[in-house]
Formats: sequence, structure tokens, C-alpha cells
Amino acid sequence: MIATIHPSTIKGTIQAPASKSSMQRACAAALVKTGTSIINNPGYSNDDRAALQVIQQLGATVQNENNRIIISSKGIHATTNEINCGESGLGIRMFTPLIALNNFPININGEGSLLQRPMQFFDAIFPDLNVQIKSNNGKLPIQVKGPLQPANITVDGHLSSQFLTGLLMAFSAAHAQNVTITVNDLKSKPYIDLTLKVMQHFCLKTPHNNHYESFYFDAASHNAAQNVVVEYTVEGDWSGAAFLLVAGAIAGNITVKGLDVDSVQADKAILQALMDAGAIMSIETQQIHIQQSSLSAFHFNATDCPDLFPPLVALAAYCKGTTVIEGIERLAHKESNRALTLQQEFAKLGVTIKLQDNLMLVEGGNEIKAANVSSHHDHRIAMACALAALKANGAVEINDAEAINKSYPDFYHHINELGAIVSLHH
Ligand SMILES: O=C(O)C1=C[C@@H](OP(=O)(O)O)[C@@H](O)[C@H](O)C1
Ligand SMILES: C=C(OP(=O)(O)O)C(=O)O
Repeated sequence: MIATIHPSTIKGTIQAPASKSSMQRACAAALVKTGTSIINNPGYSNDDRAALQVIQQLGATVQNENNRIIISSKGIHATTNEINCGESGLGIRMFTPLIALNNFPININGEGSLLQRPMQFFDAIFPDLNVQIKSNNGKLPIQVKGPLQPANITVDGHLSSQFLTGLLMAFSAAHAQNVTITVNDLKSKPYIDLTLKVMQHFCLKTPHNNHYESFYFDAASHNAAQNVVVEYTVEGDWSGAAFLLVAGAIAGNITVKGLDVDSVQADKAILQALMDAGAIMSIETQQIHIQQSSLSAFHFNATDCPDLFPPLVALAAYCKGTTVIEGIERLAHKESNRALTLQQEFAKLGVTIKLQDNLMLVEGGNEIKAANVSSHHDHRIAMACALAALKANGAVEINDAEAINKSYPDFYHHINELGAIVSLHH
């Protein structure tokens, strides 16, 4: 699909999408909990759909009912030996340790960019947890045979927090007692806060977090709250809403609803970047108002919130001066190599991006040019280019525009509802 975005001004009120980080964790927690769980405000991005599929293959039943999902689980009992996690990095890294709780061989695969993303963490750690693993040189497909048994281990957290999220869930499911996961150099820390928060909400045994350096499951035995029906409301998504807020700062006068300013989501940090850029905003408990203003270059460290790079680059393109964003090492293994794809596609829009050590330097404030760009099948690159288009000197055509379905299927509709001129064609 091609999305053509014409120069536009946007105004009005819009609801933030459901967070796939919150939704996918809720699916996993509902599977681990046993009994009945109710999920309100469910997401329906491709990653969310993949998570619902996986928990059913692991024995849960899922019922859709008027904007809520009812999940029943009797614990983890795989009903198949072939599980596909779609294109979701979190999905595969969170569910693989849960899949490994079964005692027979299961093949795990994925789709699209996920086939290129690193999984060697599992090759390194699983033998210490009684899990036999065969991988394709540290990539998909992989085969695991458990059952996983919690043990004291030391893991490397620098590549991704997602593997740790999976281990924390699986240790909890296996009723870990008196066991510690030690983590070196953990990145994306707030995502672990979200994992622990969801685990707690679902009454799962939750470890003590010792400054993100170790996670200790104490000696207490945990009686799963089988008969308690847990109700969970999926949080509004700061990662997707970051694109709306930046769109507002570039071209708007808009209000975004449904975001929790007290959320532990990493990408809530977009507010700081917008303030540093001089955006005019009013932040209230349940809504954020933001309008176009003159913007200036800023300095931001995105090491722990790497998904903000694409909207930050679109913002920086409209900020006078050179914006510096730290943390490009975190971008190499996302849906695309995002430092390079941002550099390549924004060059077509007339924006120079330099990559220097761990820094990205964006030269902003010049006219954005009409261009034909590619998403590289990366949802966040597609959305970043759409924002850049809002005040360009002509239309911007985005190829492979359907990539947005991975996290934010309503994105083009939402900006169109706000008045952006968008045409979608095949
Ligand atoms: O746990 C999560 O929900 C996520 C963690 C982050 O990954 P890393 O921990 O690999 O940075 C983030 O980039 C990803 O989009 C979602
Ligand atoms: C990298 C992302 O997701 P995941 O790692 O879960 O595929 C993302 O949403 O930008």
C-alpha cells in the first residue's frame, strides 16, 4: 500500500491507541495466572493478534465481547508443536520461555523482520535452565524442549529487555523460590517496570527488583489466585501517541486523550523532548493539548526509550538547529536498522542526519521536500515520514505504508480524522 500525505494543518481531539506492550503482557499474564481474566480496551494491532493466537496455542481460551476480551486459562499446556509469533519481538522473546515450560519439543517461528532479529540469548541461557534449544545460528526458527526449571542465572541485558521480561514471567509461572536473575547492563529499564506492574496486577509471584541489577524470587510459596477474576484495562499507548503529539507540535492544535501521565511506559518521555523543543502544551490528567509553535533543537537521551527515535527525528526536522539524540546503538535490531533507515529516508525529505558514535545529529529547520519514501516495512519509519509530510513543500508518498499495522492500525485514519489530507492506494 502507498500512503500519500499532503501538507496539512490538524485540529481536534483523538483517543490514543491501546498499547501493544501493555496488551501483550496482559495476554501472557492471563495465561500464567489460571482462571478467568477480563481485558478491557484490548488492542488489535498485528502484534496484539499474534499474542492472542499464541496464548490459545498454549491452552488458553479467548472470547471477544463488546470491546473486552475474556481469557480463561488452566495453566500452560501447548496444544501444538508449531508456534508462530508473527512479527513481534516482544512476543517471541516473552513467550519463548513460557513455551519452554512444556516437556516436549516445540518449534517456534516468526515472520518478516523477526526472522533477522537476534535470539542467541536463548542459546546462551536455556541450557542452564534445563531447556534444550536448537536455533538457526542464533536466529529463527528455534526449537525448545523443557520443562524450564528456574535457577540462579546471570544474563546480559544490553541488547534488549524483552528476554528478561520473558524469563520473569516464566520463573513466576514455574513458582520460582529463592532464585535470583542477575542482569548485566540492562537497557530499556522502564519496560521491566511495566512487566512487573502487569505481573503484580494479575496476582503473579513477582520478584524483588534490586536496582535493575538483580531480580529475586523469594522463598515464599505462592498460591495462584485461581478463583479471583482479574480485570485489566490496557493502557493508552505513549509510543503510538508520541506520533500524534509530535504531529500536533508540527502542524496542529490538537488534544490527545486516553494517556496516563503516571504510566511507567518508557515513551512517556516524549513529553520531556517536546518541552525541550519549546512545544506549547498543556498536560492534564486525562488529556494533553498541543499546538504548533516555533521549535528549537534539543538534546535527548533515548537509550531507555528507543522507540521514540522515529517521532523525535520528525520533530527535530522542524526544530531550528542541530538536535542531538543519544542511543543509536539501540536501533540496529528493530524492524529495520532504524538509525540507517531514518538517515536514508529523511535525506530524501531534505533532512541531513549524521551518525556519530552513539549519537544521531539531525539538522532541522530547513524546508522539508516532497518525496517518495519507503517504510522499509517498519511501522515507526512509516509514521515518522507521515509526520514530516505535514508541513513539507508538497506531497510525500510512503511506500510499504501498511507496516503501521504492527502497532497502530488506525494511524492514517486518526491523522485523517484530525484533518490531515491522506490518500491510501495499492
Ligand atoms: O517490552 C516491550 O514491550 C518493548 C521493549 C523495547 O525493546 P528493547 O527492550 O529491545 O529495547 C521496545 O523497543 C519494544 O518496541 C517493546
Ligand atoms: C521494536 C518494536 O517492537 P518489537 O521489538 O516488539 O517487535 C517496536 O514496536 O518498535
